Amino acid sequence: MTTPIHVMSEIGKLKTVLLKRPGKEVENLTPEIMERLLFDDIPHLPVIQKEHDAFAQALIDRGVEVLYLEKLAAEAIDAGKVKEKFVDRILDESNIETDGVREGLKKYLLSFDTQEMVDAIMAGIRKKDVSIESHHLADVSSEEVYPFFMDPMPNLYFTRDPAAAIGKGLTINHMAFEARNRESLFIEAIMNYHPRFADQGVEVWRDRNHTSRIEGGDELVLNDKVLAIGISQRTSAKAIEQLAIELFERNSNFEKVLAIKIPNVRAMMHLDTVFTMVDYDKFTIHPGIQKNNGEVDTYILEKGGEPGTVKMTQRSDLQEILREALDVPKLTLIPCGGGDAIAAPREQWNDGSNTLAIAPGVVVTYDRNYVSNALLRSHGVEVIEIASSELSRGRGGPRCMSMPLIREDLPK
Ligand SMILES: NC(=[NH2+])NCCC[C@H](N)C(=O)O
Repeated sequence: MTTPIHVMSEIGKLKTVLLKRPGKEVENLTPEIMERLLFDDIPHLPVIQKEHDAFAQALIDRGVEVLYLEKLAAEAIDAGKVKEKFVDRILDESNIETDGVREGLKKYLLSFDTQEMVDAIMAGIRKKDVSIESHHLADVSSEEVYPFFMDPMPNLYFTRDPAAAIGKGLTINHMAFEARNRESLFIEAIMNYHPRFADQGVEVWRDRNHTSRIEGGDELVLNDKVLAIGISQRTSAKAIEQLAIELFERNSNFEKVLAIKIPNVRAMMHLDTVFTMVDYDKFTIHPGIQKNNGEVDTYILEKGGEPGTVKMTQRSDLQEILREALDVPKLTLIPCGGGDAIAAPREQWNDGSNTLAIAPGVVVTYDRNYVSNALLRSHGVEVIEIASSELSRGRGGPRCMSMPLIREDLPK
């Protein structure tokens, strides 16, 4: 197994994972902008960093290699000698109002060494920090009250979403909201220029140059043949069908995509906020996505008769669909918060269904979701809890905060 990306399941022993340590970007929030930037509160930086370091350490203690997005991005930019090109690319997507401001920002960013520059872009660029040399009214009179020329990217620590490893490749995502869409530029640079990934046989199943949206929180690799992808607030049916066609027609091993429809609401933005795989035959599920008798609208996509088409079957018996797809005798759905009227929505809000499997039957979860954690244990799952007071304020859990790059294959 020598390829830099290898993910044939959700639960195979985790070997290498991509994280982002929360930085200044999570503190560059105010009540006025946090909703637009998809935060519900403002994290306390030293504490969120401590919690995140403990998350990373829990993975390292289990033999996982932890890579950091911010470090790989800087290394990639240096390796490719593309500092200026990268700055141009990110400025193109940062809503810069005038040429004068753009020039000033470019000069400012290029004055840093590469790592500092990457960190500064991620943190957001304050107007007060950049001098604009211009005699044009528009350059000097920009909306004074708004503090940023370039918005902070507080959601970067959710490395799951801007890209998703699938098999020996990945999708580099066009994300749903402007608040996050620039995030996938870092991954794009890493795949193009970092010596660990560039020209190493990594398949880009779908790049970010699309108009239809998809995010990694919706992309689940159930096994080496079947994916589950959420039709959600963040991922459109169109993007799923396009990706399925790419996977079926190019040299991937995937044969089936289960497109699972979940409610279009903030609390359940991605499939992995309501549904994650914890063992060969066990999933967590938030009962809020199930209708009577546990039904969930699901569309099964397979290779179509004509090129560029898919064959589609609609069903709603999710438990049986999963049992068949995974070829197990019995499949268990473990309800978040035990399905209790209060505990279920409360724990789901703080990512109680969002587990990161690091091996079959071994998961990392937030400590605050004690009802769900106890239930997982009663089903024989090993639960590694991490502190979550500040991490959870961004509305994402351990799966959202990690992008597996290499997992061991499951025994056949
Ligand atoms: N895979 C996930 N569930 N990620 C959660 C991302 C949370 C982030 N604040 C957002 O709204 O985008």
